[in-house]
Amino acid sequence: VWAAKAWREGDPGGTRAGRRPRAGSVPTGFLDVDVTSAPLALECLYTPWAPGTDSDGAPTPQDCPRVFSAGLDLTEMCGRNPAHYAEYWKAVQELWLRTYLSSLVLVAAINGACPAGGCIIALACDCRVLADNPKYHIGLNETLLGITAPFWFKDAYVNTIGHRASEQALQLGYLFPPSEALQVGLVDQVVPEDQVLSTALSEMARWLAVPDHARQLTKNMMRKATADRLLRQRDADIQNFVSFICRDSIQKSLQVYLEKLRQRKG
Ligand SMILES: CC/C=C\CC/C=C/CC(=O)SCCNC(=O)CCNC(=O)[C@H](O)C(C)(C)COP(=O)(O)OP(=O)(O)OC[C@H]1O[C@@H](n2cnc3c(N)ncnc32)[C@H](O)[C@@H]1OP(=O)(O)O
Repeated sequence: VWAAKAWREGDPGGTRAGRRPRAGSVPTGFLDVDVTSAPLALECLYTPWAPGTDSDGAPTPQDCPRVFSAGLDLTEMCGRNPAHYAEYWKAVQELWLRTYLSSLVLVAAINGACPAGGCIIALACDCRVLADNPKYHIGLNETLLGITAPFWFKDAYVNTIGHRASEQALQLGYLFPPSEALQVGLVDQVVPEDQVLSTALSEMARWLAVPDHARQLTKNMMRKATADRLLRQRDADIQNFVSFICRDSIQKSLQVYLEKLRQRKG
């Protein structure tokens, strides 16, 4: 994810929020933010972690990982206490709201798997470019973990791919391979892996060519109602998350899922 202002201005003072992403952090990609250290200054972030960068701080293609984001960190949702869950969820809300409502142009260069929380951050961007690799699935797979996507994940999905496609994909926890993601409108472009960054930059240039104030007002007009829906019910949404995630049956489901992931690795 590329925060445009700093990139466009070549701002060397832009904050590099700096740890290398791991599979369960949120989000990964080029905007790596520790959600537990909210408040976030999204407008000050750009290309934060790429170990190999060109002179503008732009990541070089060979640095692309196989995972754009593995979604929310499941270890933050397992075996902790209610206060921890509440703080974590508030930070997740904050991250999404700031990304979704950012006045910057945000282009997601999706160079790896992009499930659940990863997808939601990509959906908060203005445009998505996905690498054409059959392993790079994208979507909201929460039901496969035995959990449900919160209403604002669902809203973002519906806004992007429509009601029927969302209804089906959400219930099935379906992860779209690139060609299907393009067909349903979940991503805007699918390109060969080595062209993801250059395509994302071209897209960025296209969006930046529009007068800022007009683009920003229009973006706000399109997104405000969806964001307001969460803003009006933030506390209730946190309480709902905490009581849901604290259930023994949900904790059990998440632990089983995590264990499967670990075994698959072995
Ligand atoms: C009312 C609302 C209630 C609840 C809403 C809660 C919303 C949650 C939204 C979410 O985002 S849930 C998370 C969904 N994410 C996933 O299902 C992704 C799971 N991971 C994978 O499918 C794969 O790891 C991958 C395709 C992303 C990458 O595959 P690969 O490169 O082969 O890596 P590994 O599978 O070997 O994983 C390495 C390592 O990372 C651990 N891990 C993977 N994903 C997560 C995660 N989301 N959280 C925490 N940890 C994760 C995995 O277990 C491995 O751990 P080791 O300790 O064995 O290294």
